[in-house]
Amino acid sequence: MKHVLIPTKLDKVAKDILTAKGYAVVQDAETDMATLAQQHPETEALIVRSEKVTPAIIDALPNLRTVVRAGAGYNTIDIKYARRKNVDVMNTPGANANGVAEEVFAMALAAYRHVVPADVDTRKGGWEKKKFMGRELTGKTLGIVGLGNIGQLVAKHSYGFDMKLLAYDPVVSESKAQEYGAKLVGLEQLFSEADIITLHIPENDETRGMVNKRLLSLVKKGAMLINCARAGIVNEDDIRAIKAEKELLFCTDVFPADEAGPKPVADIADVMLPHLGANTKEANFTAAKRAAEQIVAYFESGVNTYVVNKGIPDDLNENYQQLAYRLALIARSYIGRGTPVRQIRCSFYGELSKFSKWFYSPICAALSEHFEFQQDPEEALRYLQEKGIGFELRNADESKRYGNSMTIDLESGAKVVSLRGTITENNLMVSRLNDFDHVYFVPRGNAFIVEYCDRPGVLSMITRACGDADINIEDIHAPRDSEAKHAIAILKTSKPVPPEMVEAVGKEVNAKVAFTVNLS
Ligand SMILES: NC(=O)C1=CN([C@@H]2O[C@H](COP(=O)(O)OP(=O)(O)OC[C@H]3O[C@@H](n4cnc5c(N)ncnc54)[C@H](O)[C@@H]3O)[C@@H](O)[C@H]2O)C=CC1
Ligand SMILES: O=C(O)CCC(=O)C(=O)O
Repeated sequence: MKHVLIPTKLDKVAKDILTAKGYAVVQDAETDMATLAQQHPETEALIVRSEKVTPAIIDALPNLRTVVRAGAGYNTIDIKYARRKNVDVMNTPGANANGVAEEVFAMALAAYRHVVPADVDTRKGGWEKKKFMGRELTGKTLGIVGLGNIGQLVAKHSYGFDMKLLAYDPVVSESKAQEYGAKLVGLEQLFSEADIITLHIPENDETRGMVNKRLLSLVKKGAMLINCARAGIVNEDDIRAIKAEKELLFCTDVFPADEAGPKPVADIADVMLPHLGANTKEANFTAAKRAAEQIVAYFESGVNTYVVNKGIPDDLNENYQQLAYRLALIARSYIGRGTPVRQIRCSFYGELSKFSKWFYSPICAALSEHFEFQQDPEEALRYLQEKGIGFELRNADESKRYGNSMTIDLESGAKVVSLRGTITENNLMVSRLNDFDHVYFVPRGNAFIVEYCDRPGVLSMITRACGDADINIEDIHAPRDSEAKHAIAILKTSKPVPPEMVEAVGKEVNAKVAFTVNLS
């Protein structure tokens, strides 16, 4: 039975769907998430809305396999940490988009027609027609930043108001924008020409602080900025600086934290709502339903379409990362764990060349157990720099026709080791080790590797030692190098060969190198 924790206000449809499928569901929106995590360490799936999913929460749930954000924005979830812990994070794209798109018009109309202050004043007995002179949406230019699920619906809903549409989205094509009646323009043009600018982009390293002094200096006098995306996208101090001069109207639904208390933005916001964009019965139902259905599909059919932290591009076969890890692990063991690696050189051939950076972390994980396989490529490069290990990505010489394969060389002072590998018939395959071409062994299980000066009888000494130690040999390859001086015995053994036996065999056969490596 799978255990699901829902520490948030979410339509009961999620719990109903999961319970009907036999899942054990705890839903509790009153207790804080840290306490719930302590109380339910059996949790395998977590469904959240805007709650923060921190490393501490992830660590408190050792069985966690997936976190589902019932919604679009997942900036409150530490997706990188989740990846490192093998936790898949999903969102439910589009499920609540209409709620936000309608809120945009609620805000624009409220700001143009002074709905909130006029209501307050009229209730107090006022009758301020001149003070509350409004403006109309019809004929105005609407600038949509981010033409995704929400942006597209904003475009569609604007048709009734007969507005001119501009859009900025680096991923969307001109023809796609035209389908929504929008003209694709640059960000600067959009800010200069739009009467109303509405933001529908995620908050990430690229977009944080994107709406700044420079862009705001371009807006027309009396323009309106609507932020129903995330607070961090807009530099609110820069709005404060130009608000009076530009007579800028500012509507916001998003704040640095979803919590009660004074709002520093209150002095510059014309309309301010407590993150209500997706807070409709319809959006809550749809997002809850989608979250539950995605969990069922994930556990029962392995569907990972909505995973946002896969860590690698969709079209890269993850087994190639395993290959990089195993090649580097064998190379590391060949050099000897006690000898520091000083230089890594690698080449990625064929289709793999465009994915080069995705092999950096598996290589680092093979060098150090303190580095995790799923860390970012940038973290891997930083790690190597900190450790003083040189890294060279060589241009792959495609004239060699190696297909989709990789070569990983490690250097440590005098010792250099080079391995090449590929995947054939879905098996990881080591094809070369130093000058030993065509070694063709599958890097899995316990390997015992001995390199020696080629002469009769050595192989039988090694296999006899294994038999004497009650170690079964499951597979054996013993190619000679290109000059036929050395041979290498690569044995796959039923259990690990103990270190004292490695040493004894090494001495007996006068080995150049003898080592074991666990490739399970
Ligand atoms: N206020 C609320 O209650 C809600 C807010 N949101 C926020 O709205 C955001 C957008 O939601 P959706 O439209 O559902 O997401 P989406 O993923 O469907 O669309 C986002 C669009 O932004 C574009 N984009 C990404 N970076 C960009 C950049 N630097 N400049 C211009 N365009 C860029 C993407 O290409 C994509 O087309 C979410 O990330 C979330 O933060 C979402 C739902 C509810
Ligand atoms: O769940 C909510 O109310 C917030 C929705 C939201 O911001 C999102 O889906 O990104």
